[in-house]
Order: sequence, then structure tokens, then C-alpha cells
Amino acid sequence: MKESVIKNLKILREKGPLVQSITNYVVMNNTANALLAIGASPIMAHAKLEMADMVKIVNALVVNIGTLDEFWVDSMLLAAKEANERNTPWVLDPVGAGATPYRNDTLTRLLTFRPTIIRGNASEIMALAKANVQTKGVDSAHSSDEALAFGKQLSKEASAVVCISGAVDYVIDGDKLTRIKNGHELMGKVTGMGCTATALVAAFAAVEPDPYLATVAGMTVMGLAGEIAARKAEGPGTLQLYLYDALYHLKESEVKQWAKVEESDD
Ligand SMILES: Nc1ncnc2c1ncn2[C@@H]1O[C@H](COP(=O)(O)OP(=O)(O)OP(=O)(O)O)[C@@H](O)[C@H]1O
Ligand SMILES: Cc1ncsc1CCO
Ligand SMILES: [Mg+2]
Repeated sequence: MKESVIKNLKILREKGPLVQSITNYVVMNNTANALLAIGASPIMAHAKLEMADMVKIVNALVVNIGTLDEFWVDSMLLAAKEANERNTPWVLDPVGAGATPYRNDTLTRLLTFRPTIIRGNASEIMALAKANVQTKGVDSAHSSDEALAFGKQLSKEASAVVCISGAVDYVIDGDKLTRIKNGHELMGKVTGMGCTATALVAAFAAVEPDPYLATVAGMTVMGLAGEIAARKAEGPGTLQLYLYDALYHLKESEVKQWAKVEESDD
């Protein structure tokens, strides 16, 4: 697993894939800068009139429903449909799933276009798996451990790789499971760290054909960069700044030494 993360980080930096995001107003700048820092090329685009043309030229797509509205939802559906038809990997970030019926209905429609990967926090993954939870806005009210069984169910139902983020990140592909124990609790105090993780996962999916390995790589790199940034940070503000530097400078030897990635049978 670690070797695959290292290999994919090298390939990502060599290829500089183009990653499209339809994402929320809160994180647009942050996730574009994180993509640049790791070596990908970001484009944020949401106009309906260019959607089909845009998806044709990108290597991966993020659909993040964080600040959805009726115009953006049309664009998201168009982009997801196009990505699905072209076999372009696309990653769904179900921000605030379970908070309102509008979010739930939109997610049900998006799921029909078969996301390659779904990355959410525990409450969001539980809501998507119909666990009948009321989520607390965009922040999780559950631990990733609590969501594991629901994540497994969702992976099978949606035929997608599912990542549940939190203190421990779980990456699930049907019966396969990987735990990633990197990261830092200060990451929960900066908004959009999950959205950033999703963007990185998409960048890896653009270069690694196996979405399970791509998700493990994206989440490991995010966790490591967060951990490295937290060593220098004085609080949430500097954590955000140091995260870009950590992504930019992340070395093979650091992945080898500090990645806590375990594949397991349960
Ligand atoms: N307590 C923690 N310890 C270690 N890492 C954490 C912790 N909490 C969050 N992280 C890391 O922060 C990143 C974002 O995960 P989180 O589950 O907080 O996403 P999220 O709730 O979707 O965030 P947002 O909606 O603000 O974008 C992941 O890389 C995760 O591993
Ligand atoms: C705070 C917030 N609200 C909608 S999207 C978003 C960013 C974190 O998901
Ligand atoms: Mg989130």
C-alpha cells in the first residue's frame, strides 16, 4: 500500500492531471491551491452551458454539493452524466447529507450516474446509506468507526469506492478495507479539510486506474500533510497555510517513514 502511494505521488507530479471541481463557495480557493500544491492542475467550473465540453477535456471531476442551489444542481447532474458516459473518474462529496430533504434528493439523483468514489465524513456516509440520522450541518456528529458498516453497505449498493474520513480514515471497496491513521485533530478546526481531501482523491484517480488505490493515496497524502503542517502550526489559521507547503514538499521518504496505512480483512 505505501509503495503504491509513493508510486502514484510520483506519477501525479509528472503528469499534472487536469481536475475539474464543481464545489462550494467556501472552499473553492483552498481546494484549487491544494491541487496545485500536490502537482495537479485545477479548474473550477459550474456553468451549465460549458459543462459537457468541459468534462470532455478533464482527467477527473469533483462534484461537491456544499452550497448547492437549483442552478448548480443542474450542472452537477450534467457533469456527472457526462463523466459516467466517458468513464472519466468522478468523486462525489456529499456535504451535509442528511441535513435536509433537498440535499438527500439531490444525492439520490447524482448516485444514478455512478460516482467512482464517494468521500464523506461519518454522518454523511451514514445518511447516504439511509441510516436515518439527522446530521449536524456539514460537521460530523459520529465517529468513522460508527459509520464503518454503513460505508461497506454503501460501497456495495453504489458499486463505488467509499471513504469515511475522521480520526481514522476508512477506504472501502466492496469487501476490501484500508485504515489510514494519519492526520491531526486540528484539521477538524479548519473548514473544508474534507473537501480538500476529496479534491486530492480526484487528482489521484486521474492518474491511477484503480479507484481504491487512488483513494488510499489521496487520503494518505492528505493525512500526512495535515500532520506535518500541525507540527509547525500555532492554530487553525497557520495549519491551513502550512498544509499547502506540506503538500508541495511531501517527500517519498516521509511517506515511507510516517504513513500509517493498513489493509485488513474485517
Ligand atoms: N481527529 C482527527 N484526527 C486526525 N485526522 C483528522 C481528524 N479529524 C479530521 N481529520 C482529517 O481531516 C480531513 C477531513 O476530514 P473530516 O472528516 O473532518 O471531513 P469533513 O467533515 O468532510 O470536512 P469539511 O466538511 O470541513 O470539508 C481528513 O483527512 C481526516 O483524516
Ligand atoms: C461550512 C460549509 N457550508 C457549506 S459547504 C461548507 C464547507 C465545508 O464542507
Ligand atoms: Mg465535508
